[in-house]
Amino acid sequence: MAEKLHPSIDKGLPKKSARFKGGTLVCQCVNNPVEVEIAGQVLHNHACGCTKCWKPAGALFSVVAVVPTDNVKVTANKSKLKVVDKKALIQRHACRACGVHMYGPVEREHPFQGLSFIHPERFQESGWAPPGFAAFVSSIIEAGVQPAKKKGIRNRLAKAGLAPYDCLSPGLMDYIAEWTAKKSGALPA
Ligand SMILES: N[C@@H](CCC(=O)N[C@@H](CSCO)C(=O)NCC(=O)O)C(=O)O
Ligand SMILES: [Zn+2]
Ligand SMILES: [Zn+2]
Repeated sequence: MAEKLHPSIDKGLPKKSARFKGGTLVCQCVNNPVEVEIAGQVLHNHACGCTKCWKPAGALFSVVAVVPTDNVKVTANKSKLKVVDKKALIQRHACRACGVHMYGPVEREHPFQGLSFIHPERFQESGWAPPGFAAFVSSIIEAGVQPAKKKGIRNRLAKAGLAPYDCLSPGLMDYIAEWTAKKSGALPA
């Protein structure tokens, strides 16, 4: 049987709605779920094969997007959250009980500083922008996928409309490089 990429990919990408103005992310706990309010539409949504992003059970990829951290507000059961890895760039706040990553701000100096990574599938509402590309595809091998399967998985991603990359998309990689060049002085600020 074919591997599960992610429910939001396997059943066809969800549709963006111009009416979507944000919503509430809810973890998987049946009792006392963590709730996080997000204002506005998500940006740069993508599938991610890295070992650090939260994935639903059985999925090879996460679906993860960014929003300005100023637009993130924990509104219920904040005490259940803990930071998965305090040394990581993305400070992923996970529910201790169910494990879902609810938001991951980038706080240190970095091109993504001020943004938070979130998993839009946890929105109670529909209308969030679907993923637009697949990042860190080779990283699924780090999680135990046979390297020989990667070609087929890359083809399935491409067929689903998600160009597969082994880092972020070219646009985001260019953005990071330009920020770095301006910081070092290689390009004028
Ligand atoms: N091969 C590693 C890659 C991990 C990685 O660098 N992940 C990226 C993308 S996460 C969402 O796009 C990243 O920026 N990580 C920063 C962080 O995790 O703090 C692996 O698979 O573990
Ligand atoms: Zn939970
Ligand atoms: Zn990731």
